[in-house]
Amino acid sequence: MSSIMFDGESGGHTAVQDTPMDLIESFQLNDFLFSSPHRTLLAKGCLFNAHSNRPATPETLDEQVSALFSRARREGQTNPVVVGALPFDTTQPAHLYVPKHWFETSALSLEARHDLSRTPVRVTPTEHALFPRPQGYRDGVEQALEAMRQGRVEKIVLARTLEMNTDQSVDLKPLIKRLIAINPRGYSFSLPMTPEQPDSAPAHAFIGASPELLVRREGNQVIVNPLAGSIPRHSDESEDQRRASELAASDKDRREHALVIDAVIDGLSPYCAHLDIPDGPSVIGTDTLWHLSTTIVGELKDPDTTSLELAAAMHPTPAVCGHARQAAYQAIHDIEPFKRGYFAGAVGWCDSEGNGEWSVAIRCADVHDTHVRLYAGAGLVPGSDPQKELVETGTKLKTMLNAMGLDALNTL
Ligand SMILES: C=C(O[C@@H]1C=C(C(=O)O)C=C[C@H]1O)C(=O)O
Repeated sequence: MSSIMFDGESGGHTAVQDTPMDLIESFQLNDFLFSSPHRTLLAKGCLFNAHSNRPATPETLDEQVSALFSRARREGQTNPVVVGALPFDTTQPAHLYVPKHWFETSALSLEARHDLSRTPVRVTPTEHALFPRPQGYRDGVEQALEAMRQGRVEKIVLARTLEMNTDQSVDLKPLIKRLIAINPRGYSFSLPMTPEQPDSAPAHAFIGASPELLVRREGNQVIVNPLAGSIPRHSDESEDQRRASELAASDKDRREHALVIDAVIDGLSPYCAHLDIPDGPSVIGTDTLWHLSTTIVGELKDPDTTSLELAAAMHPTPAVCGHARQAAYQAIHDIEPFKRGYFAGAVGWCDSEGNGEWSVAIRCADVHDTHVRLYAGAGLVPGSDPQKELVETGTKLKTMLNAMGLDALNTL
């Protein structure tokens, strides 16, 4: 894109007149792109990595980010930003870095998304496999339900993966464009795992289109939008509407949702002077599912609280882990046969004033050259049905598969 200009050696924030489409068009393999319903943010290059092996807890992250910002200022940046991801397992370090240059502008319009949806994407799997296999996942659900019957835990979010090898290195640019285009309410991201590498290196990124906002901080205002409770959509419009109504009335899904809302309120309350909490959830749609959704708005007590601190204080919510947290963590560790990494973590950015946006890292994939791993999980509470949870996770995988043009790949 011709209009993006870098402001000298030290880099930092560049106020741009560019349209969201200009930013998206200038995306290159090792850039961070975050496109939300509120803004578009593009970060290029890597001034330095956090390179930490400390756990991703609110306290350590707060210290790390202050140190990153001080160093960036010493190196001449006036309004640095930190971008990256929190892992699901907070005993592991976060992946955070200060980019050389960053640009932000408004959200992409619906018309522009429509144009973008025609972007051709070519991902050709040479082989693919579900891990665990469908029966293995159903068995895992039974194991989780048994732990709940024994009263050890009230909710467990159990995930599975789809692994594939492709005939050539995945091209991230058309893929992120399609994700943005077909998920207008989503938080679409491409986060480079090795942002210091030249763009000629093979793709190594965490990419997705999450419908779920962990937290947005704008000045003193804090906005969260937890989702929990889901039903697959249907191509027939009246059946689709019937399903939305079924979800709104489902006792099982409302219980699942309420656990998340209570935990989010507990996490936010110490930081907020007051919280606006709606009486009950509403139903929102993604390209493939209906979800129960609640938007909560709060007012910060201390304007120094950063978006990253708020994200870390709530993460992982019962939407991706379960309740009680420690028992759910343990059950996930015992039952899931793979490491989640940044899946079910959080992806986003935080500027030096503390503003920022962090999405829950779901409907996503690790891409490493010709290898792709997609993830999807589902919340289980007493009364959950293993086959329905298999179908729900299969439908969740479709967000990435649709963007890759692989809708026909069987996920069951
Ligand atoms: C865990 C995922 O999604 C989460 C689980 C949901 C559910 O169980 O109803 C709904 C939205 C997300 O909070 C996922 O998409 O992988």
